Amino acid sequence: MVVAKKYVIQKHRSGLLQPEDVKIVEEELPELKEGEFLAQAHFISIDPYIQYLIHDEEKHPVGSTIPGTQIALIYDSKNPKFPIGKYIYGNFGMRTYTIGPLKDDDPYGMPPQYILPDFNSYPYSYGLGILGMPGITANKGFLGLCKPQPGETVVVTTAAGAVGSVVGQIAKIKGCRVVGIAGSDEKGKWLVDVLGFDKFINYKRPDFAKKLKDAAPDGIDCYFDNVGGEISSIILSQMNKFGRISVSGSISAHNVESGEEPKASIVQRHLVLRQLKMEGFMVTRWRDEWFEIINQNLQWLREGKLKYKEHIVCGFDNFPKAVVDLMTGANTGKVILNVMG
Ligand SMILES: NC(=O)C1=CN([C@@H]2O[C@H](COP(=O)(O)OP(=O)(O)OC[C@H]3O[C@@H](n4cnc5c(N)ncnc54)[C@H](OP(=O)(O)O)[C@@H]3O)[C@@H](O)[C@H]2O)C=CC1
Ligand SMILES: CCCCCC(=O)/C=C/[C@H]1[C@H](O)CC(=O)[C@@H]1CCCCCCC(=O)O
Repeated sequence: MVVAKKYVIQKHRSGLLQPEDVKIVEEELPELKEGEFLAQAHFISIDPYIQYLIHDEEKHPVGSTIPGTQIALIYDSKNPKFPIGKYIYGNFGMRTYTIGPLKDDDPYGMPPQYILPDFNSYPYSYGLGILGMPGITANKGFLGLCKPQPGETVVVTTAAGAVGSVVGQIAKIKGCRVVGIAGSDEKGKWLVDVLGFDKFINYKRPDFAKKLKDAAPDGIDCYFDNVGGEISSIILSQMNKFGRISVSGSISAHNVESGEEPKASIVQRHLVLRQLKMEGFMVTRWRDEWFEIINQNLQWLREGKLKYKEHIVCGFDNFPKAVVDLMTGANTGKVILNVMG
C-alpha cells in the first residue's frame, strides 16, 4: 500500500503565505486498476499563481489540495502508454504520489500529463521551466504578441526569473536591445554579465522613471509585463508609437499585506496617444504547439543561445519556504521543489 502526502489549505490570508496556512495530509492510495499508473513526484514547480490561488476561499476552500505541476517517475503501471521507469509531467497538485491518468479537464487548459520529450542530457526538472510551461510562456508570449523586430528596444520585468530571463534572451536572439528590470543588483549583474542583457534597472531603488529614460533613450518598442502596478505604468509612459505590450502577469498584486491591490497611474492616455497594442494571454492558448515550442527552446539551449538557472529548495516539507523565496525575490531563475532532495 502506498501512502501519499499532500498539501491542503488550512487558512486563507491576503498577505504572503505563512507555514501555518497549509498542512500536510496523508492519504492511502488504492491498488491500481487496469489502465492506471502510479506516479512518484520528484520535482514540483513553484509558480506565482500558487500564492494568488491560495487567497481564493471560494475556489480553493480549506481542506482542498493545493494545485500545481510536477515531474514524476512512473513507479507502477497497468497502462502501456505510461510504462514504469518513464518520467512524466503531471498537473497533479502538491502531492508525493498520484494515481493517473487524470482527465483533460483543467479549468485553464493545462495538459493533465505527458511523457517528457527527450531533453538530451538536460535534467528532467527543466520540464517545469525552460522546457515546459514557463519556457513556452516566454517564447510565445513574447514572440507571438510583441512581434519584435531587430534593433527594437525591449523591456522585461521579473527579468531574472523563470519567464523573464528567457524573454530577455530570446529578444537578444532576435537582435533587439534589452533592458531588464528586477529587484537586486546581484540579479542585474547576472542579467548583463552572463545573459547578455544590454541594461538593468533595480526597481527597488529611487528614480526608476529617469533610469528607464537613460537605459532606453530612444523609447521602448516592446514590453513584456510580468508585474503590473506603477512600474508598468511608468514603462508604458515611455513606449514608442505603435509599441506592443504582452501582459503575462501582475505579480506586484499577489502578496500584498494590506489585502488591497496596489494603485497605479492610468495608462489609457499612453495607449491612445502612442497607439499601443496591449494584449493579455494564458500560455495554454498555445497548447497545440506545446512540444514544438519546447523543441525550439531546447535547440537554443543546446546552441548556447539560452542560458538557464534553477533555484532549488530541497524537501517536500519546505513547500512554504519555496513559495516565500519566489514571492520575495530570493530566487534567480526557476524555483523548483526537489521532493527527493
Ligand atoms: N500568462 C501566463 O500564462 C503565465 C504567466 N506567468 C507570469 O509570469 C510572471 C513570472 O513568473 P515566474 O517566471 O514563474 O516567476 P519568477 O521566477 O519571475 O519569480 C517571481 C519574481 O517576481 C518578482 N516579484 C515579486 N514581488 C514583486 C513585486 N511586488 N513587484 C515586482 N516584482 C516582484 C521577484 O523578483 P524581483 O527580485 O525582481 O522582485 C520574484 O523573483 C508572473 O507574473 C507569472 O504570473 C507565468 C506563467 C504563465
Ligand atoms: C492572476 C494569476 C495568474 C497570473 C498569470 C499566471 O501566472 C497564469 C498562469 C496560468 C498558466 O497560464 C496556466 C495555469 O494553469 C496557470 C494558472 C492560472 C490560475 C489563475 C487563477 C485566476 C482565477 O481563477 O481567478
